[in-house]
Amino acid sequence: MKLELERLSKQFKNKIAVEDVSTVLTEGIYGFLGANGAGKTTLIQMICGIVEPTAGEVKLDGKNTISMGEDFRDLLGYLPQEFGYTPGFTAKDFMLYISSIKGLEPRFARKRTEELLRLVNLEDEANHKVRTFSGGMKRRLGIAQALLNDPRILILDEPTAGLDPKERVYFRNLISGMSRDRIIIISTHIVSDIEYISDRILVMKKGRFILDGPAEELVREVDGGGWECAVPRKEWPEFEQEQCIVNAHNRDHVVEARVVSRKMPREGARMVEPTLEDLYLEYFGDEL
Ligand SMILES: Nc1ncnc2c1ncn2[C@@H]1O[C@H](COP(=O)(O)OP(=O)(O)OP(=O)(O)O)[C@@H](O)[C@H]1O
Repeated sequence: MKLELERLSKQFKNKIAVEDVSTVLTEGIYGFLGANGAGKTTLIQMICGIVEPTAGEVKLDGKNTISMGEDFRDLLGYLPQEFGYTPGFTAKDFMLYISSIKGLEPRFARKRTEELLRLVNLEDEANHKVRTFSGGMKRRLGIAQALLNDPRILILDEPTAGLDPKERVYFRNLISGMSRDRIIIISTHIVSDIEYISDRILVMKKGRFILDGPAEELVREVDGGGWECAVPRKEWPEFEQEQCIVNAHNRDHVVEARVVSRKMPREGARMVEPTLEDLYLEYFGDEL
């Protein structure tokens, strides 16, 4: 399976949300990483056929996905960033409702609903109303509905929004354990959501992919390196202004900081292995 994004652009009035984006995706897990407003949602909506590109096209195995119509939608599972749950429905009713929209046969839909609610750890809440669910539970239900038709292409827009740390780990294991015959796209601004499970990370900034590769390769792009140093508290305000700080930990008289810098940020700083988080901050630190 080959999903090709060919010179995709989207312009909203004066705003170019996505600009001339091209890439080829085959079976595997892809992390679309970027700050808020980078264009991830618009790009995903073009891939799903919800937003019409201003220019360019999406092709699956050489066929334009818009002309494929239903045949493409049957292969697609999508979790939007904002999901319109019907709060009066139970989790099970909701899954059956989405199944009917997707045209699944009722007996198959009931079986699949049971399996998926178990998979996302909501089997005990199957008959509880969605309005009683926490943000994390709703997100898990959203992931379950995206899987109803056993999609070959699964697209999850900010799937971990509202999940607590334990649920995030559960989500990562869930995705990485999925069969390898799908294309899975995860959009996020949280590096740890995709760092270890993605085969490729595509970093998006101002509507374009600015970096593309496996996490270990991207880390080599960190300009300079990661550093750790202890900064006396009274020097901290100035230091913080001048440096790209990844982490800061207040101790008694010093602040222990992790910094990304081309040169040694201060006397006594120790060079450490750069991480993907360092790279992200180097590229997006000015937008936080
Ligand atoms: N319907 C629209 N009309 C006008 N501008 C839009 C529209 N949708 C998105 N934009 C703009 O396009 C840019 C990209 O937005 P998009 O939602 O795709 O980014 P994102 O990376 O998904 O960010 P977020 O995670 O905050 O949704 C933003 O500047 C946004 O304001």
